[in-house]
Amino acid sequence: MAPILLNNLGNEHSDYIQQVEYVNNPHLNSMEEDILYHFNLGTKTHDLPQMFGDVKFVCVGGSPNRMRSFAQFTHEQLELPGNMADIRDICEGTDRYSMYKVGPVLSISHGMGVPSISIMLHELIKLLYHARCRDVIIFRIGTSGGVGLSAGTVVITDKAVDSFFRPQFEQVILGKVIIRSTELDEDVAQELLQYSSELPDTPTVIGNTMCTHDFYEGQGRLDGALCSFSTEEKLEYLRKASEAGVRNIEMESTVFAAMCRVCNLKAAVVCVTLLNRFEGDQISTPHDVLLEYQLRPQCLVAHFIKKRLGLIS
Ligand SMILES: O=P(O)(O)O[C@H]1O[C@H](CO)[C@@H](O)[C@H]1O
Ligand SMILES: O=c1cc[nH]c(=O)[nH]1
Repeated sequence: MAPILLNNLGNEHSDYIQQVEYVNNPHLNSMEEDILYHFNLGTKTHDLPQMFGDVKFVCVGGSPNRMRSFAQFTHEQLELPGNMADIRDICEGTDRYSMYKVGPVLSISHGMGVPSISIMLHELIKLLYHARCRDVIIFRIGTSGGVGLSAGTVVITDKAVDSFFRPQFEQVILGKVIIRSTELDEDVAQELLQYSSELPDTPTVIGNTMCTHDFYEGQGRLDGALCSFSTEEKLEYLRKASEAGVRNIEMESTVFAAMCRVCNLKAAVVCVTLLNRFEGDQISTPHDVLLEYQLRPQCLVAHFIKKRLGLIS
């Protein structure tokens, strides 16, 4: 007997529920409409399959300006027709996130920290589901503090780990702690590493990325408004992190990895280091140099996309 497929979201091709399993929520099937509130999009107000059905790559990063320039850069790299100036922020009706679509690539900002990226990912993953996207790969292209690495090094995340160096993400649901694995797609990570050797000025390593809930005390910085530990205690913590394979520190990777994994999305995290945390806490590198560093993960991911699309050999 053919499987019974429920679909009350007004989509004529009901078979997509069977084929795409990006969402993991039985309640969605009984909703008449799904409003993606923070994107200012919805299943009744927008034709999501028409707008997003061809998306194959999603790139996310903290800052709206970075994600706009990544969209611009991708537009050039893929030699797409039209003028980037005409490409509008799809989320312009809200100032929570920015979203740009260039060909099969979606570029979205996620703000800072776990709660901000987590809200964005819920709505993004539902968007991909409603749009019936298939075979999507998602990348976080970000910045980080290096652990024993000099500034400008690109770190491809092997495992995203928490502040205790555990490869897991804890989500509190209905007053209970639910633990989710933070493993990322190994093949995508290895492919990225291989392509990095084809790019100039892109020193790249694979290693663990520690995700914290704060930039200052949470990352062992001595320069916040609060600090209750000594320089020696800070360095001891960084040494322990290094021994656990941590090569960089940022603030979104564990929830990104965990949610993508549960929702069957192939995911990678590619962050450049802005400083070596063994040498200091303040980010004192000149602005133009920081901008060049931020381009490195973007170039690597754009190179990956071009390879996957067969635009370069
Ligand atoms: O540069 P992005 O990707 O925004 O991310 C990093 O920078 C922010 C802190 O400055 C945190 O969100 C951290 O994860
Ligand atoms: O040290 C750093 C630099 C960028 N982002 C972080 O989260 N930490």
